[in-house]
Amino acid sequence: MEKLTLVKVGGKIVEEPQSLKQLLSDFSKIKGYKVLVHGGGRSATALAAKLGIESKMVNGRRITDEETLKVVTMVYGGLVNKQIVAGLQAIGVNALGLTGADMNYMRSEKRPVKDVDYGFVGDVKEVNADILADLIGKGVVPVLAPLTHDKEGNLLNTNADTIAGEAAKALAGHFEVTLMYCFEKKGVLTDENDDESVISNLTPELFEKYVAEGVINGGMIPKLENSFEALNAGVRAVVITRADLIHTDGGTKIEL
Ligand SMILES: Nc1ncnc2c1ncn2[C@@H]1O[C@H](COP(=O)(O)OP(=O)(O)O)[C@@H](O)[C@H]1O
Ligand SMILES: CC(=O)N[C@@H](CCC(=O)OP(=O)(O)O)C(=O)O
Repeated sequence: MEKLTLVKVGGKIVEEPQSLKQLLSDFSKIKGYKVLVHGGGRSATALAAKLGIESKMVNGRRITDEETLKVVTMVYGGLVNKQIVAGLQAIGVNALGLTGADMNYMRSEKRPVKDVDYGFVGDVKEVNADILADLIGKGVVPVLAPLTHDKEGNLLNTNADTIAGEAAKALAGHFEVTLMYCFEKKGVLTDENDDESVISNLTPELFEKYVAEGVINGGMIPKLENSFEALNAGVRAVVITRADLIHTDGGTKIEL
């Protein structure tokens, strides 16, 4: 099987033009097949605020009402995705921006209301890996936005870490996949404020321990749950690292 690297970029990196430009340049230098997944939660929160729409997050997920869905569609499917595609084209990468609706590559269902009503948030149900693999085989580099659809005409907001995990799992049937979660910290840390406290190897047992101690919390929990799930589903390697370190062996290596 051929190698494929799937990079997810989120957090502050997407919001800051200089760090995004650097990431795109580093990404372009990855050898072999590649896919980029982007977030943009902070940009969506900023635009929503300008429009007088308050952002509410529960368990790292955005409560997405009708107006918020319009904002995230504009920001993720429009501004952020197209800026990244244009940035990659400028450095010779044949990028193609996609939401889950494009070529119906990722279908989801609106999350059922239990304790929390997340609104227009999608749980992924089906990934069309053949469509992605076909594009990738033709030399196209998919740039995946955190939007899916229900195939009944509705777009749904889906966390970018989940898009990355689901796409990686689906592509594991076609490629030897490495999943890299990039953000602004050096990896999973034992002290969130100390970039030198990187946990170099993280197993499910250590994860449970650190969650119980409060060392790992917030948005890092779903990121790691997605990581273990991806490894269990045949993804070859998962790394959580700082965006400027993707060509080093730094960061946190996730293990089973
Ligand atoms: N042990 C930890 N090490 C690093 N970050 C952690 C840790 N525990 C919680 N976090 C938080 O998780 C955040 C990353 O999750 P999230 O914001 O969902 O991802 P992203 O920045 O990729 O969108 C970090 O910015 C940090 O605040
Ligand atoms: C349902 C849900 O929470 N969707 C996320 C999608 C964007 C995202 O994940 O962006 P980052 O990777 O930059 O955090 C949101 O709207 O914030």
